[in-house]
Amino acid sequence: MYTTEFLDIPPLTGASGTVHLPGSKSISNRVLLLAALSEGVTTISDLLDSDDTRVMLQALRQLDCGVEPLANGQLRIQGLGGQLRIKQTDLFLGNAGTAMRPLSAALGLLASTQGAQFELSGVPRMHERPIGDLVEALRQLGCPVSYLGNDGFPPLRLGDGLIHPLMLDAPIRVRGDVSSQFLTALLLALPLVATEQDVVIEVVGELISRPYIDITLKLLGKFGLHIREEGASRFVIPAGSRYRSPGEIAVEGDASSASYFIALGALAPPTAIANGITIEGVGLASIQGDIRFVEAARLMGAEITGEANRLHIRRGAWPLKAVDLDCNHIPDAAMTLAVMALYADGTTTLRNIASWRVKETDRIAAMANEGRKLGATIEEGPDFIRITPPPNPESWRAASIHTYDDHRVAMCFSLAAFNPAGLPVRIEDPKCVAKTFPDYFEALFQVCETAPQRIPVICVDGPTASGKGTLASEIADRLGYHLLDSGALYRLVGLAADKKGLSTDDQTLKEPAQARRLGELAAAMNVRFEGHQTYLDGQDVSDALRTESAGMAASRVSAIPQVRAALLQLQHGFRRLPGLVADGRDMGTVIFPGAPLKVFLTASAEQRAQRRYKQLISKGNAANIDSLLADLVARDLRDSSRTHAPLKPAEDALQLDNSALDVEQSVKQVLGWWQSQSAFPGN
Ligand SMILES: O=C(O)C1=C[C@@H](OP(=O)(O)O)[C@@H](O)[C@H](O)C1
Ligand SMILES: C=C(OP(=O)(O)O)C(=O)O
Repeated sequence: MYTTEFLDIPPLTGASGTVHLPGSKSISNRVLLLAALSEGVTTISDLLDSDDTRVMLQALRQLDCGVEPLANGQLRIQGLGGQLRIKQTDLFLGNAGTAMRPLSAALGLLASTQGAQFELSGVPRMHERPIGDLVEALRQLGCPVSYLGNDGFPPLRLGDGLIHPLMLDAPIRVRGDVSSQFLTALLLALPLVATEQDVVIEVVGELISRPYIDITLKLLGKFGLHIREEGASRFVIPAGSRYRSPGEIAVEGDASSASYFIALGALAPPTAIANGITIEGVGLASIQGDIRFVEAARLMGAEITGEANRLHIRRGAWPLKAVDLDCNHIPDAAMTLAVMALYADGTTTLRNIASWRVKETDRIAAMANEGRKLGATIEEGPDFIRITPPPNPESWRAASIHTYDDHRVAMCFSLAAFNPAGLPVRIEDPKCVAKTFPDYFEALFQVCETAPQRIPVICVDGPTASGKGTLASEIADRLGYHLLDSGALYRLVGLAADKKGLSTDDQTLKEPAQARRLGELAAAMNVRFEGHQTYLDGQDVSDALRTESAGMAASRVSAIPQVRAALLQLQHGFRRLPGLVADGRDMGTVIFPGAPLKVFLTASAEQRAQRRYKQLISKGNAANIDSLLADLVARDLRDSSRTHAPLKPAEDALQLDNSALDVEQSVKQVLGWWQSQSAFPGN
């Protein structure tokens, strides 16, 4: 997951490949609650691991349900069988509607019938998301529920520690025009008390987001509960209802998360490798209503084929076709249509989406504000949004997208990086995707491509002990970029040769076949740098690299032309989305001469000797400051006067003398330079 302050996505030119989707949020949280209410054990596969499911799991743990992660990635839940073990606790439910609403209903009923008391709260936005219609329904039943903040909104207190008989004779009336989750909550909870008699729920007025009710009913079915539907608005929970664990249950991939990749397939040109996007984990047999996003994407021009659990998407009509659609049945995925509309041949109108205003943020306002920043003309109404794309490539703007702590705003606008003007897009606070799809951007970059010269590189060079390794890794961290420690590469070849049993002694290296083998080995190395750690084939080899023998082997293999050529390729290969910080000699002069920012870091020899001294002493090594200084001065002279790859700043490098700066100050300076030359200087 990207935890950076912002993520700059370079302009993208193509996409192809396969995406494995994480589990459905709606299914995961329903299954967790049903498993917790059931008797016995439920083993769940492919559960979503995200903020929304974590708060639900934490709540179940606090209620003393058994929650046991298994070695194979499954999760085992030991249900409560409807009997509370904990009678008083406070639960924090983040911004998860699928936790807050169903838990309010289930714990409201249990607190009343078993004499308990619970307080449910969430993030500040959760305290602005309505829950009044559900509270009304619970009060009709006789459950004591009080608002601890504003009327109609969480936080809530459920129960008062005393037993209250429930009023189950009359139908329980609930409104469904603000959120379908209120009805879902009652459907999931009322079987707890439908023991002696049928319990009837009547929906008053319109029911929005109806397909989510179907998910609820289907999952209730898997737990042995068959609800009778009488017309469109009457639901009967039969007397004698009892949750029965299915034993094992698997969670489908998330159909709302699929929408970003369906859109990607519809709007991205194919790559040299393949045509189109394949999505694994969710398909045409999905029980999630958002699978109907497929129909909407087809209307806009996407070519989509599919199987039960898989989808294939290719660009069809181009530009995409503008549409006028009622989106009440796909409220979450419809946001993705708003971004597809930026690539359409006219004005798109998405209607009947009033619920957008009371979700993670006011989504109609958010999509309108951020879409306008990109150059689109957008009209918004109480329950619709109308999008006219920028009239020509020149009218697109490089925008820093504010994401309002809304995962879907962040995911949607990443697709603006395919703009015809070739502009980057900045996504602020990218970690907000943690609500439902923590690795969204990683998944996106895996299937997207762009011309290498469009992927930004920051080069950092400087004399020994100037702190360039620390600076480079900090900058990479702050920007979410890859890191290349080029100085370590020759040592890695030495180490890799050692592991494979390939000799690097001077005599053997004279044989052409051995030189070729080492070249091939260097080309195939699987290397990753992370902070001060280096990984070879996924194994941390940082300590092994610092040994004397790795250093010796490095100096021998560095003379082999095949190794040098392979490493050049390897270094270029580090230029991957979304960007690279390259540390070491030659980076700005030879390897990435076109890099947009080159930093040459210096510090006085005295300062560098001091730093090295402190470093050695802190590790318990003996050190002498005078000899360290003499060594440094001699090494500077050798490094800058050698003919091959001498130590010298690239002509267009910015020099930073960090003698009087701490790491944070140096990082700030470099990030300041980066920001001022970025496409988003005002942000
Ligand atoms: O029941 C569910 O799992 C959901 C229902 C929908 O909410 P509304 O019914 O409030 O539209 C949807 O937006 C939400 O992401 C998940
Ligand atoms: C509306 C959403 O979430 P919640 O389940 O919190 O309502 C969403 O995921 O888009």
